[in-house]
Amino acid sequence: MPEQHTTTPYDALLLLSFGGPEGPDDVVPFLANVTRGRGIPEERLKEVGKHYFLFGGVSPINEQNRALLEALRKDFAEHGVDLPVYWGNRNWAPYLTDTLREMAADGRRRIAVLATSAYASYSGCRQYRENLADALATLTAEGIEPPRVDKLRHYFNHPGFLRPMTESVIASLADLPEDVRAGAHLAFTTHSVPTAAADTSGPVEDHGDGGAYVAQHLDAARVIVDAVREETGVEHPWQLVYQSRSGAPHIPWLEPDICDHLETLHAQGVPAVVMAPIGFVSDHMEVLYDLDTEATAKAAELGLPVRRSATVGADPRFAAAVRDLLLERAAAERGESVERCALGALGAGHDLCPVGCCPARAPRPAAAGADSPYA
Ligand SMILES: CC1=C(CCC(=O)O)c2cc3nc(cc4[nH]c(cc5[nH]c(cc1n2)c(C)c5CCC(=O)O)c(CCC(=O)O)c4C)C(CCC(=O)O)=C3C
Ligand SMILES: [Fe+2]
Repeated sequence: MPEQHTTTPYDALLLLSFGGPEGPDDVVPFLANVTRGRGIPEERLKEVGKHYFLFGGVSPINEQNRALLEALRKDFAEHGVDLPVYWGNRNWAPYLTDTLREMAADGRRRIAVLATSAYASYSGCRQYRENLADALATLTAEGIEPPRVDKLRHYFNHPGFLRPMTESVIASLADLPEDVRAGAHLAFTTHSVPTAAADTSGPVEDHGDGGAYVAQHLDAARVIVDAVREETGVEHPWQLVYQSRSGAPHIPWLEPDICDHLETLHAQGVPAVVMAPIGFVSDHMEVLYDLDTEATAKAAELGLPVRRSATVGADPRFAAAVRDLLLERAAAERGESVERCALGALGAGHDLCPVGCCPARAPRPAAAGADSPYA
């Protein structure tokens, strides 16, 4: 008999992601979606899109999500989890609203949502909750009874997220020339955000000093550093640094940028660097362009050996972690006591975002939180 796991009360899992262009003609409409409501002229969008055009107008993110969907379905099938898995995006097809409409038509009434962002932040958490609220409002306006949506907790400290990244950091170190390996620095990178957004990330009690966003990344980095030391016997100096800054130059964003950091390390005589993009679930354009293209060119110019470690992508251990989070939440919703799997010092985060968590600059309805207008 295969193991059987009840997912009650859930009747579906929704993979909720950012979306990306899949050809040159998609780039400007995709960027218009991303920057919707801000009236950015087409000329500027073409400029912003130049990273995408360098790669034939194709972002890797959709292919990564298709691979993750396949890994999730395989994992569920192998572990007696009988739950359909759907996919919807904020900025490109398959659009979230279309997917939720399809799910409602399929009779799905109670949906667990996995967002492809592991950490707290407006962009990575509340904005997805706003997208869910917008989609539910559209369904309601169409006379469709909106399903209930529950967002699974942040997984930055889940072993199924951290273990594959730890192994890829060790593999990147091993790939460096032997004479520079022991002295290599680890540069953990994540998406920069405005410092104002970082400071208000997470629950209100975590606000200030980079908020939950920075605290969660530091916690994840420490787990990886400790495991690398245990497994290689070498204490590698490390720092959390940032990448992919956008926005107006007078608005402060989290710093230092990875390229400036590489210059600083080189000036200090550091012999090599492993760049570990812990802020990203898969190889987004930010990883391919900002790290593999721009930062790698900067390192070559400096004569500094660098390696970029892998993201988790569709690693089966990550798929298993999603199953764990799903079954954990289902049990919690049934009122059962649950054991919550988490590494690091912060422990498992909340199921339901409290009021004031990762606030928007202009308040808008957000689903799947204590301030949700939906059930
Ligand atoms: C924290 C964070 C994540 C991680 C959490 C998560 O994964 O959700 C993330 C993910 C992503 N960001 C992405 C792309 C973009 N982000 C932009 C703009 C912005 N991101 C921001 C933050 C984040 N972003 C912010 C504060 C802005 C400026 C304001 C705004 O515009 O909201 C812009 C506009 C142009 C520009 O300003 O450069 C683009 C095109 C893609 C797709 C990549 C691909 O195609 O592979 C992904 C996964
Ligand atoms: Fe972004």
